[in-house]
Amino acid sequence: MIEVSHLVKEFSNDGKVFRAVDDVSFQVKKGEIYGIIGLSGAGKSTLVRCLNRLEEPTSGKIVIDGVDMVALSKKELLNQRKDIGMIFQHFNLFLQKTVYDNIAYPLEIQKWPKEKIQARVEELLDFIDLKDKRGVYPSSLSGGQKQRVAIARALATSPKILLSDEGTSALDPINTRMVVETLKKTVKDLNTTIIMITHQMEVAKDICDRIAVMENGKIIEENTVEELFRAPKTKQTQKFISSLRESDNPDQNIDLTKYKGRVLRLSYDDQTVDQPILSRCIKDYQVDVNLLSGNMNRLDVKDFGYMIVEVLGSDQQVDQALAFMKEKGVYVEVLK
Ligand SMILES: Nc1ncnc2c1ncn2[C@@H]1O[C@H](COP(=O)(O)OP(=O)(O)OP(=O)(O)O)[C@@H](O)[C@H]1O
Repeated sequence: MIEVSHLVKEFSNDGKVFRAVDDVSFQVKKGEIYGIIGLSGAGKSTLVRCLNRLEEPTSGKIVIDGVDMVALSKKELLNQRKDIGMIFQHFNLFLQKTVYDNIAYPLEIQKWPKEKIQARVEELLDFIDLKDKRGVYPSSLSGGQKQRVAIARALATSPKILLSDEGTSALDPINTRMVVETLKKTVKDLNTTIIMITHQMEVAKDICDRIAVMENGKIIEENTVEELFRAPKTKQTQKFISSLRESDNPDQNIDLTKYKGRVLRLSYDDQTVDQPILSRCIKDYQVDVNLLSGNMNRLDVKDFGYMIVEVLGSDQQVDQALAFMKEKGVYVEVLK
């Protein structure tokens, strides 16, 4: 339902042209949660802001439910924008308006009658579970509560798409969880499509169906969340994901010089997770295996995880064990 093809966004500064989004194409299905990750400056925000034309694309196509967004006049765009809600890292609530008035605002702009606005705001307060906060000002809310109000405001006009630019990044883990649950409910109950930028690996793993990795304005890799984390294809993604892993799992900073054997990082998915692959290696190739670190992730539909192991034996035995693991579908990285 969202089709982006050959999207380019250039900025001109002092006569120099800078390409922030460079020939990007992707598609997102209805009800899907599509994540965008990448280093700072990769072009993620610019790409997302082009989708609702907060940034005017330089060239390329954005088609949402058959509507060519780039071809819309300013007036048509205003009408179309009610189909695309957006939330931001720092919430962007009106601080002088109450929770109620913040949520009512987009409906007032759309000139809804007062009674209809009231009914809709009450419905949304119920949806974000903040009915008792209707009369308070944002300053007395927690970060998570502020973001849930921002979500309610973004959902007021029943958009088909919700864009989130680091919507959980400024929150502590408990508030992050509550906002993630609200986003999940948005997809489940309202069948909204979500495109979200995040640098939080736990959030991406928990909520996204597919993820695109951006670098220098391009999507360099795109995959389902479990495949991307299990077996990243490009060097840049491997590096990026392992930097995220390290910040999430400090126990992974293993001192490789301490180990005599070959140190491997084994990533497995729900096809390989239940197989006795390591014990077969020990039995068939007479290697010893030390478990150094590990982590298991459980998604709604799939399990995947990794183990860091030291494998001891002759070069030939270790090579054979390694080949066997690969043959069985385990993704093997040799760390040492
Ligand atoms: N209005 C602008 N004028 C000139 N350059 C811009 C403008 N907006 C963004 N850029 C540049 O475009 C590049 C991509 O910026 P963008 O904010 O999209 O990256 P990002 O991946 O979202 O980064 P971050 O994670 O830090 O927000 C950056 O080099 C940025 O400096």
